[in-house]
Amino acid sequence: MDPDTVTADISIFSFLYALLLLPFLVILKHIFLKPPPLPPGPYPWPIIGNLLQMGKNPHAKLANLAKLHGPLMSLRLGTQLMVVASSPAAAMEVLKTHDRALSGRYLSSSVPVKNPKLNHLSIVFAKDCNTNWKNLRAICRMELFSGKAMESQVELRERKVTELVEFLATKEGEVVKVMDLVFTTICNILSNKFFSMDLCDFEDEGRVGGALKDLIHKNAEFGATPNLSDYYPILGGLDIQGINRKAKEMFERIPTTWEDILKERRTQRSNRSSHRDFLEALLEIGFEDDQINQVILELFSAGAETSSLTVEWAMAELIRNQDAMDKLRGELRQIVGESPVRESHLPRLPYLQACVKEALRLHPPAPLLLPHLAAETCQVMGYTIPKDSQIFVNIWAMARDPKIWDDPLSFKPERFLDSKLDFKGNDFEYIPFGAGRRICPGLALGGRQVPLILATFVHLFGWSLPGNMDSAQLDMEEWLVITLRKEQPLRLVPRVRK
Ligand code: HEM
Repeated sequence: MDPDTVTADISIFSFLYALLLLPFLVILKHIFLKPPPLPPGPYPWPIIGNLLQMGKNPHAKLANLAKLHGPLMSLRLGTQLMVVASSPAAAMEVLKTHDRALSGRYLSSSVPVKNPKLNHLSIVFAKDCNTNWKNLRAICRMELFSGKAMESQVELRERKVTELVEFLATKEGEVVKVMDLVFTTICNILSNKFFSMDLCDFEDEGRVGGALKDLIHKNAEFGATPNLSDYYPILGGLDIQGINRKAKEMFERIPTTWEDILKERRTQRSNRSSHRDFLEALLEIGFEDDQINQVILELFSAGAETSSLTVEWAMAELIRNQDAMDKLRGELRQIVGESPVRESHLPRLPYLQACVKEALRLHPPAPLLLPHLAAETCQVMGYTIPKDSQIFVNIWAMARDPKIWDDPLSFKPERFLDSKLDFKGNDFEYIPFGAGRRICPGLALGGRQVPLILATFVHLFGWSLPGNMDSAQLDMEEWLVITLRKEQPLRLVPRVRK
């Protein structure tokens, strides 16, 4: 037989053979190579999905659901898919292993993203980790949070805390709201770093500072309110709850509290003093007003509320746990003596540091971190997380998991004393500042101003609850952080300690 004919026969035969095999291969691929399923989760009802299962304390609701559905869980809220990580292993997958794919920022429709430039002006709301976001974080690190920058602000922080002490001394025996005082102090630490001046006053309701504080509180409130427009984009234009309109107003009004300073600085640029604050640094870089306003707005919003809440929770826990309060007082007496607390004392105050860590464990100001966004589809722990999913890490659930912590619901600073556990983003069972690319850039500042203020409160003042309350009424277990601030701010009576 002609060899050419034989070769042609074999080719035709192979072709037909492959054709016959093709359907089998497709079926096999379907069976063995189909993408893994979505993470398990509660049954989503038509149209509403799992909206009814969320409610007022989403972190607590999600913690309960995770007990049933596992550490990586998915829910459907209207049209939006939400994925929640609730164990250290799942948190590590999201924030470290798949950091690149899962470090986008999910933007609620209450964030005025209509400003097309926001993605390139923002740190918090940058949808992806773009070059501008990297540059902004680098500028903040260099000018505000590096070791050198932090050292250059020690005198400022201590001065602002001294002013707090002087104010408290005038309020002896009167009821004060702890959160407000700390909030003012922290706003002024920030405003002095930004503009070399105070923006707030301890009793400034109605003036610029009062307006700024009010706006920042409201801003946080909108951020924490579930927005129907997020779950049904079709409703976005209607803004049924009015959140989008009010949030937009906030975004526009907050920068008006410093617009005169900015104008004046621009006009006086040629004959300025040698003093260089953050605004000066931003002007030197050549930033436009909208960029300056956005960065400063975000730093005020992200920095003031979180730190004040932490001091407030720590004080509330210490009032409820007098043994811990006494131990802390003892440590302060021994190390600090009669003098005011200084930042240089902080490294020698392990029990104080443990109290702050324990308050952050039980009451993280961002119990679900800030919402992340899946920038691309990826596979995590054998499940598929589709692109554009909203991702939460439930650090509140992890902090209350008896598999991770002994007696997790009790305030026991001692658990941190002989432990290397830190909040710098490497120990995934304890990440109150987040971890990975989006880790809080203000960690160094938060980690210093919170213990400094707390130590000063405890060292120089005795505290009691107002006459009609006792510490049993400080039942904080189910309180949402926002609820504590809005409806039941911690009110205490200071007494100067002789
Ligand atoms: C006790 C104090 C604080 C706590 C517990 C805290 C916690 C957090 C958390 C959990 C996040 C979200 C991380 C994520 O998305 O995964 C965050 C982000 C952020 N924090 Fe803080 N924070 C504190 C203080 C501060 C301070 C003092 C500043 C600045 C003045 C600040 C500025 C920011 C900014 C700008 C972001 C957004 C980062 C980004 O999206 O890239 N925070 N913080």
